[in-house]
Amino acid sequence: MDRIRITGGAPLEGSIPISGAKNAALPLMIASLLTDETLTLQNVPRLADVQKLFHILANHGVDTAFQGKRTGEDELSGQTVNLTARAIVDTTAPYELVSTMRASFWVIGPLLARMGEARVSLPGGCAIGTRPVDFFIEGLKALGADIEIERGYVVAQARAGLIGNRVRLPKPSVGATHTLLMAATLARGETVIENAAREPEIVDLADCLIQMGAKIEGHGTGTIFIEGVPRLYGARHRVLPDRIETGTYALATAMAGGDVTLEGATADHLERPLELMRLAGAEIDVTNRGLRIRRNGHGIAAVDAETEPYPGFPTDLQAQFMAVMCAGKGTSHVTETIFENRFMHVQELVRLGAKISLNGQTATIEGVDRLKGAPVMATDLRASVSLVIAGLAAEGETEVSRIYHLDRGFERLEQKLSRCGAQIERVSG
Ligand SMILES: CC(=O)N[C@H]1[C@@H](OP(=O)(O)OP(=O)(O)OC[C@H]2O[C@@H](n3ccc(=O)[nH]c3=O)[C@H](O)[C@@H]2O)O[C@H](CO)[C@@H](O)[C@@H]1O
Ligand SMILES: C=C(OP(=O)(O)O)C(=O)O
Repeated sequence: MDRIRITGGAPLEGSIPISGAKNAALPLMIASLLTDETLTLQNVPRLADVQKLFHILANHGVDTAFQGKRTGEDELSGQTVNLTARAIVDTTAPYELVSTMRASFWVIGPLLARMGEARVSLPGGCAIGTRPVDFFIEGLKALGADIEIERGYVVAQARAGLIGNRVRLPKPSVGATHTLLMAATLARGETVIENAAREPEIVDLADCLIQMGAKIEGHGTGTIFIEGVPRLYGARHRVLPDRIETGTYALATAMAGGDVTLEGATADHLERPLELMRLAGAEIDVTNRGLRIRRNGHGIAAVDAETEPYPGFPTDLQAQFMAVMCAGKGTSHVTETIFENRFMHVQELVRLGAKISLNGQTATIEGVDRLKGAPVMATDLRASVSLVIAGLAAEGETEVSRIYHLDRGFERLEQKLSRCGAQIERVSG
């Protein structure tokens, strides 16, 4: 199995192109199920999760055609994909497929809206928490669907079509908001989603749906209004830059030191993380090429962080931030409020010499002068990259195993970091 080997100590100097956002590309691809016309998506990242979703969508009848080159020199820029669901050939999303990627559960919204039925496997838990789907089920029921759980499948029916309604989410769930938003575009009458997620990826999906003919207002706020329409059409949409990838490389630069421009990145969606990085001692400037991050000559200050729904500090940057705090001067606290088990990286960071103690949902980190390289194991996507960040500053060699987690969400990570001077390579066997 492939591993990532890093020899720590080299500062990062240069530029890194930021890819299209995984967590926007996935719901946008799923939105192709809502129309029999072609949805063209640009800037789609080359990631394992994207690849898996192409496969899952093909099972429902979505034809995928790539425009232009798929490999070669162009590999650091995103791909353009035409997705066409002329006919839905299967409304079942089987366990074998849904269990490999949680976001594939979201097909339940468009399938139900367009076909009046869907049979989608329950996704099950994952390394970061139990991740139930009760909000989806209650929300779709409010839109008129009959829902039963049968042998591990959510079996949903709305033969006469979905009917708009007022739905209040108990928490601003990203996945439930994406799913209900897609479902409501084809429902009869008005749907109001209250306590909706406000993440930029929701706004990106809503913008694309509007181009497809949907009537949506309020996206990006806690209340989204959707006036159902009889049908949606083809459209062309560019996936927004990945704010989590941006935050990750910004934190990598803060950790390793140096001067890196994140090309195509935007500061707009990273207000809170950038504020904390500045407090930690990174200099951050918005330039016409993207975001420039520098840390030269002075150490990392210890700073506290608590995860929150957008616009708060994202849980998807928690592990990376903690890795940086391992080298901070003094004590910091990192509190996770979104997922109950998102601290799997702690014991691996400790293997690199970090001093971290856990008390409930809060980690207390005593910064150390030097981390020391060691073999470590990736446990989930963002945990894996936190180990890479720690490895960049650790003395000697760090080897990260189980990097299939990393490949789910970071496009060409070794290339992007090594072109900035990091000593990092992928080794097989
Ligand atoms: C592919 C994608 O975009 N994944 C992101 C998405 O995941 P995802 O959409 O799965 O996360 P949610 O926003 O739904 O989860 C937020 C919280 O709500 C809970 N919940 C959610 C739905 C439900 O029916 N019942 C319930 O209790 C979850 O367990 C969690 O505690 O948002 C998370 C929170 O920003 C990110 O970490 C993930 O990277
Ligand atoms: C948790 C993540 O993804 P998923 O929701 O697909 O598990 C993530 O992107 O960090």
